[in-house]
Amino acid sequence: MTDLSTPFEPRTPVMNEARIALATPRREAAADAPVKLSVRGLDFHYGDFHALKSIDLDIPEKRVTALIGPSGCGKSTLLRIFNRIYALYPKLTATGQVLLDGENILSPKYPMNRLRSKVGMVFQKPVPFPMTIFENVAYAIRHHEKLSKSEMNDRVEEALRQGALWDEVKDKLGQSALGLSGGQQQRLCIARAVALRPDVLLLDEPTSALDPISTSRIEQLVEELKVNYTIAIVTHNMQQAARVSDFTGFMYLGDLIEHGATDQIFSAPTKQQTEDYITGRFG
Ligand SMILES: Nc1ncnc2c1ncn2[C@@H]1O[C@H](COP(=O)(O)OP(=O)(O)OP(=O)(O)O)[C@@H](O)[C@H]1O
Repeated sequence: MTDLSTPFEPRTPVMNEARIALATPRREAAADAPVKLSVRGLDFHYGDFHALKSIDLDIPEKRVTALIGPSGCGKSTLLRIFNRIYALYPKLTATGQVLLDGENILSPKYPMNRLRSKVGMVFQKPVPFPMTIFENVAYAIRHHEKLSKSEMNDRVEEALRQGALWDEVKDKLGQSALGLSGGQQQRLCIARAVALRPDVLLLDEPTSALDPISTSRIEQLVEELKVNYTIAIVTHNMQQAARVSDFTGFMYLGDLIEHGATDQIFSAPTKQQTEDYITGRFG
């Protein structure tokens, strides 16, 4: 569990001298997807610090939405509100609404168990549990469902396949997950998150600790996963946002400055601050 009581590490965004070229022409039909998560008038405070200011944002179902912006703008804070991690800490307050399928997940009446099974999260650094590969996935499932041994075997296999890891680990499920490479560990964390069959997958800089080959594998995986999941990803890497996302939100100093189709944000942003950021004029 990430400790929200301490400030996050400062990190520097990857800057570009020129406008980001989109790898592929993007995303037919992106605009017609129904809204999965709807953020309305969201404010967030760390004690006295006003970290998110009146955010309105729609996250479409079974699409990838990227959150970009300079260090400290509030990307991770926003992402973490989507699974209410902040509620574990005193003095962190969110007001407004975050509607998941029309229900406000910020309401204390929205059961945490239900939220945990509907919204999975993967962090920047892969954090496998110090147990076997099999148990890493089974552990999460056991907390939510009672399955027979063979049902559990099937579910673990399904999750590892979705994490694009099955072929590499199927003969060593009983070995420690700590023996996997960094990229494999991150795919295990993705498998663990999808094992509960959530609707929404939150990825907080999932590749920033990985080498280029592992990064490309995870990006490919994101493309595969969006068939079944609504994905929100925080990334410092604008090329990555351009490659993997259908929609992009640009944040600055706690404000969501602009949000729209990724093609439009990277080729024809409507706000000067967005233009300055994506062309590397500030960050
Ligand atoms: N636990 C905390 N206590 C107080 N302030 C915090 C805490 N966590 C984050 N902040 C502040 O909230 C603001 C937003 O932080 P956040 O980590 O969401 O930004 P970010 O855009 O994800 O940054 P980065 O790209 O560097 O990860 C920053 O000013 C940060 O210093």
